[in-house]
Amino acid sequence: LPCFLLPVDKITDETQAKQFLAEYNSTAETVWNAYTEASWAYNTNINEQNKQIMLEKNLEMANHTKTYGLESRKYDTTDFQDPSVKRILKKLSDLERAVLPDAELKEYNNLLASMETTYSVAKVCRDENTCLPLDPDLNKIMAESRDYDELLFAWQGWRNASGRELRQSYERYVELANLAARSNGHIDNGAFWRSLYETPTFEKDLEALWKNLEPLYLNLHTYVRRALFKKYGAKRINLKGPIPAHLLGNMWSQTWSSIMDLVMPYPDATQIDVTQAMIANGWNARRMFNESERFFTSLGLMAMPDEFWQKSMLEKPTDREVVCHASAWDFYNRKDFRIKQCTVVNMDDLITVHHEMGHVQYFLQYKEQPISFRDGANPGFHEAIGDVLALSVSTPKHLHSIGLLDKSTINFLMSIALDKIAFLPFGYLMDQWRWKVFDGRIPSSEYNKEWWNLRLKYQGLCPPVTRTEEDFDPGAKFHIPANVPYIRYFVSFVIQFQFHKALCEAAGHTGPLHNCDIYESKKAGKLLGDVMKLGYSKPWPEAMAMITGQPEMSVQPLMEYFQPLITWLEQENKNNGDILGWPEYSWMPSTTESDFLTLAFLYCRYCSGGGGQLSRL
Ligand SMILES: CC(=O)N[C@@H](CC(=O)O)C(=O)NC[C@H](CC1(C(=O)N[C@@H](Cc2ccc(O)cc2)C(=O)O)CCCC1)C(=O)O
Ligand SMILES: [Zn+2]
Repeated sequence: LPCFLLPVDKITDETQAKQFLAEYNSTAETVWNAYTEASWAYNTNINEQNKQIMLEKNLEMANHTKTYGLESRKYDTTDFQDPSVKRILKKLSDLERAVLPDAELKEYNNLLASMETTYSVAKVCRDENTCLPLDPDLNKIMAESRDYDELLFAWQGWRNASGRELRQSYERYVELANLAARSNGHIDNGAFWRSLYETPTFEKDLEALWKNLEPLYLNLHTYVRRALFKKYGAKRINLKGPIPAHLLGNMWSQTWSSIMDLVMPYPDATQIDVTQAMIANGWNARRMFNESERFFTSLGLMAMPDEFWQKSMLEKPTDREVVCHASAWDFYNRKDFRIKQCTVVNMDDLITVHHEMGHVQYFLQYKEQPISFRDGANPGFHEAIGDVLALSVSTPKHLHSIGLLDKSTINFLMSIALDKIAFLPFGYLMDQWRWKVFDGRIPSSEYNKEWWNLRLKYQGLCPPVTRTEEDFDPGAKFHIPANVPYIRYFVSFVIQFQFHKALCEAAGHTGPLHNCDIYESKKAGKLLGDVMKLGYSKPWPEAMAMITGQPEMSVQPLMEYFQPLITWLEQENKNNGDILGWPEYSWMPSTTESDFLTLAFLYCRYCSGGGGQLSRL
């Protein structure tokens, strides 16, 4: 470069840079801890005062980020030796929301807090004195009710109470999120979110993974549609069409294990439901967390510090509003780690306990890293840890060993597939919708139309009642108003099987992958622990290669795990003469009033034709 083009005011002294980063690290621990405490106080006791304190601490944190972020941009790291110094300075130079002018930052933080509050306190009223929150009431209806109209009441009521109320705020949030991203040099906020994976071919890689997984999902979709056809009949289920979205046992149709009773391949196989066994054995929330901790320590991983047991919120309080959506918290002082979960004693929540404990284990393993590296190798890694252990916990063998259930192999694989396979299209479409919103391909006038186009394309679902742009159905899913990216879960659901297979090999497991339980394997534990210790200090393909021996995401271990079920599903769908997919894609279930019209029409046809069957009719 001609010298006049060289950045004149750049600092090239690496020692000075290291001192700067040491100061950043210690001040960040204090400032982030203060914010996290305030955010915890608000999430575990929603009120105006706690909200204001949280917003104030967020501004202080933003000022800290901006001050040190702008300073970090003064360094020219070209000739630096230490790769970590370069990596941290690069990460600091993205100010994220702190780049916004004061007024916009205040507006942005207020928008986020009010959207999360609206979502967390939303209720659906049966009558003026019975109003049901999502957690646990509406979730319980969606999981347990088999009454078409009651499910519709909860499904539509929740979308009216949450999504509809959030549409306007969301539009403004999109503008501000994009403004911040563009001020940091990204094309839009979706590009910023994807940049965390440091993979130029990320979107193409994801599409390739989905193409490999789609046939497996189609087989499961076809089989479940047939089972729902048996239960709800031809008026409500079209064997060549999409499935109405409120019949899958979950408010967002994202995991289907709650309708296992409707789809179980061999109902007579000797098995008792895990939930019943937990209740019969007197399990409570504390026991669930203790069992999970025991699994981690059996691998030679770390136990929960005392502070975890003293400060966590493991059950829903009865005297105040809280954000019930489960979460794991790092307080950035290397001592204080907590989980907030409105735990219910059932199998779903036992899996969630392991998921959240996986986050805390990661926090513990990388707590000695510089604060900038206290993150997953990529966000998908953070999501995968807990689920990897849950794959072992869910095996009949392990559940036996803790005094719980037993199931035949196909039944067992079906119960896992109803969560893991059913989830894949949902995990993939969530950020496809948001990336298109952020890059402008989906204008606000088409938010809901495009949401349902993606729900049809990937999940083969249709809304049970007509949707309009008065609705804002994406806003009825926590992560949208809560500004939490989602592709991390799609990544996690693929890589957790890669990790599972690698840990099973390290544990010396032989036989089918789905029978593997890594319990008490110190070798498996060490493999996982060494990767967690890295935190975000190395690009994730290096971490992937440390565990699996190769740097890529791959669906092969997932396919291997489910192979017996894939074979069974293909045969079952063929026996039923069912087609894969939903060619009658514009079909929707008839609603009650149109039922009435159909009956009236039939009635008239008989009466005009004098068909004589009138009396019988
Ligand atoms: C301070 C903070 O926010 N911390 C982060 C963690 C971190 O980033 O350090 C955190 O705790 N995030 C909360 C979030 C909660 C859950 C979630 O939202 N899950 C997805 C998708 C899914 C579904 C099934 C499944 O088996 C696994 C995942 C959903 O429910 O749609 C709800 C129960 C499970 C996980 C989480 O733990 O990921
Ligand atoms: Zn998680």
